[in-house]
Amino acid sequence: MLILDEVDFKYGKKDLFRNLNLDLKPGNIYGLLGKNGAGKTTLLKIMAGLLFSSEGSCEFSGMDVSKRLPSFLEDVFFLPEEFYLPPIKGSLFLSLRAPFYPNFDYKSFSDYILDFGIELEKPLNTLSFGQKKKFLLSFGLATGTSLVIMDEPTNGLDIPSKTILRRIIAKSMDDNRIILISTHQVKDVENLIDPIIILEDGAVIFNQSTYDVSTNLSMGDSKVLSGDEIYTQEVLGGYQTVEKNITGEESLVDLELLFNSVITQPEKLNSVFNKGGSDE
Ligand SMILES: Nc1ncnc2c1ncn2[C@@H]1O[C@H](COP(=O)(O)OP(=O)(O)OP(=O)(O)O)[C@@H](O)[C@H]1O
Repeated sequence: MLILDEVDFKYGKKDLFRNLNLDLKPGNIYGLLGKNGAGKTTLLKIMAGLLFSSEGSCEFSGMDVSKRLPSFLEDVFFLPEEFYLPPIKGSLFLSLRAPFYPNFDYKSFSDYILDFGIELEKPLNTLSFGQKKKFLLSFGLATGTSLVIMDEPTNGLDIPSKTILRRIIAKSMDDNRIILISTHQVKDVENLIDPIIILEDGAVIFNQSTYDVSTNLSMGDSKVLSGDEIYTQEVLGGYQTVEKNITGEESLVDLELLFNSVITQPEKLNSVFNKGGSDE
């Protein structure tokens, strides 16, 4: 369990987060969405124990992450958007770094590396950006940590690699693990992330499971508007619409449309949810 309780965070004198609350439970692949500058990377770094809140707390399995205890560090993997890999072979990196993670799964690592077609005997600095990323994604998912945090994991990956990544993320998931993915590439993770968290101006404005989204909202295309829409956007030949789902049956979720509607109409959208909507 990862719990952020009344977290305040400032860059200099400028407030980014004020009284931010969030509760992430094992067994879920959370998707963190938000516009540029919403605070996603900062939030991920607070969770990983790399940035520190001025007030409030962030605890993982009862440990204060800001203390950076060995018991926390061996149970978390953070993949930043920009990273550095040393000029050593992948095999050497593995033998030096994997021992820091007691639950490292060498068999899964080999499988992931094979799936991605990465050579372990090449110096890591001679790999392309996408190849480096695939190496680090394989490593991170094989660490066996209970918390995996990934900032824009699909950035720089070609189309087949994105498909492989989705598969290995799902494969690496278990009931004790929390995976948190921050992304702008919503199509890349559409059928993977659940719940969906949306951050705007340093606040969580939406936090719902895919099931709740699909049973409370109905999204689709329409040639004409009925007036019952919560949100509409014009497309060629008509509109894409978001309405209250009055059937209660599961409907298809279009993440891009959901995101646009939450950003434009946060209160109206959250009011549709029985549980009251966001954590804020
Ligand atoms: N080191 C820093 N010093 C001062 N302000 C910063 C610093 N890093 C980020 N910020 C500011 O904090 C806000 C949130 O930044 P952050 O990188 O967390 O957003 P983000 O949601 O990850 O954005 P993006 O989608 O563009 O990556 C932005 O307004 C940014 O300008």
